[in-house]
Amino acid sequence: MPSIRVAIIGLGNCASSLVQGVAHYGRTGSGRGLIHERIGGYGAGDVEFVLGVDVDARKVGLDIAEAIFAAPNNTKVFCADVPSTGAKVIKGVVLDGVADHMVTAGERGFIVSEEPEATKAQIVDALIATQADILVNFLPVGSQKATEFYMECALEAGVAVVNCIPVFIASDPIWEARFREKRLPIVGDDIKAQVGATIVHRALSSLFTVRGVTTERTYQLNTGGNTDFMNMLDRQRLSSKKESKTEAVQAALAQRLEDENILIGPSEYVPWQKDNKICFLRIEGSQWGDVPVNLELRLSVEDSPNAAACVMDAIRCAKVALERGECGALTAPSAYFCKHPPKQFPDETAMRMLDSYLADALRVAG
Ligand SMILES: O=P(O)(O)OC[C@H]1O[C@@H](O)[C@H](O)[C@@H](O)[C@@H]1O
Repeated sequence: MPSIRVAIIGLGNCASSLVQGVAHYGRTGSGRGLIHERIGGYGAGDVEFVLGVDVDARKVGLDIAEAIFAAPNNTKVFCADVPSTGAKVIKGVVLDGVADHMVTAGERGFIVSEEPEATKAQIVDALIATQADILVNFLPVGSQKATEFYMECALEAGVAVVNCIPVFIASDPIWEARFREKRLPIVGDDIKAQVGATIVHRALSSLFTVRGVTTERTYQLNTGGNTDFMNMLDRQRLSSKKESKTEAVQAALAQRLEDENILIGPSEYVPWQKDNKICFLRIEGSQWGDVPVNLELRLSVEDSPNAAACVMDAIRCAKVALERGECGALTAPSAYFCKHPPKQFPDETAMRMLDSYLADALRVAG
């Protein structure tokens, strides 16, 4: 079975967890923590990283296997000896991918490399030369222009996309049509972590609904100490993230809540938390006799492995889709793995849709 050739845009914590995971599962073959052991015949160890793109001076020029451990990355190291990939990180474009306050923050933020920025032609050439199958977008939240730049590159180079961030591409009809025209698949948008704040909030909202309780008000407040949370201190970068997270929860409610009764979003940067994300969630409802019921939950997770688990499966789905000649936004994988898919489904429905999609892929793989 050939490998799945992946280009990564943004060598931050999520990329680190993903690359470490490929080395870990390739070595142990153990399924613990994998959502699906095999997809279309591909195991987690069958992913190969062929190109890395970043703008930070501490990462540009390094092998991907080294860059993932460079500062300011601070996620948990669960596989320290990642073998060299042979693929060097090249400098990409800054555009709006770097918030001003991340530059002035120094060591903990971005140190932009002084090397010249790549042109679109250079990125396209690199994608073609490395024979990348799939481009994974791990840019910081709020990178609208930078994401659009790399999407243009993927379209021109003929590369499928997994869009992990809340910039709307798979769920934007105009962008989605462009992937369809080029006969390329895309999974997106905005990864819904394995057991993260969004899926837990959706599951509990559905629980209220199926037990006949009316949800009246809810909030989800999140704190963390990674660059994702630091980046989001600039509230202007947050609007699509809030929209993505809020819509994901609204879609799981029996009745949409008025804006004033739902507040969901990243809330505070706590440096010492590093990649540990803590979610405080409250749902207030009315049950039998209009009597109130309140639920409070505190979820503590390592953010990036939580995302990487879903990205690993989304990558393999995109590869299967390429092989099957499918194009445009992949309905079941996007609904299952992402917060802002083109079409929302209840998570159990998305799981059943994905199961039948994967069973089909396996039949084709023989
Ligand atoms: O926990 P949630 O709500 O599923 O969101 C988690 C993910 O959201 C994505 O936008 C972040 O890039 C990931 O780092 C994060 O893991």
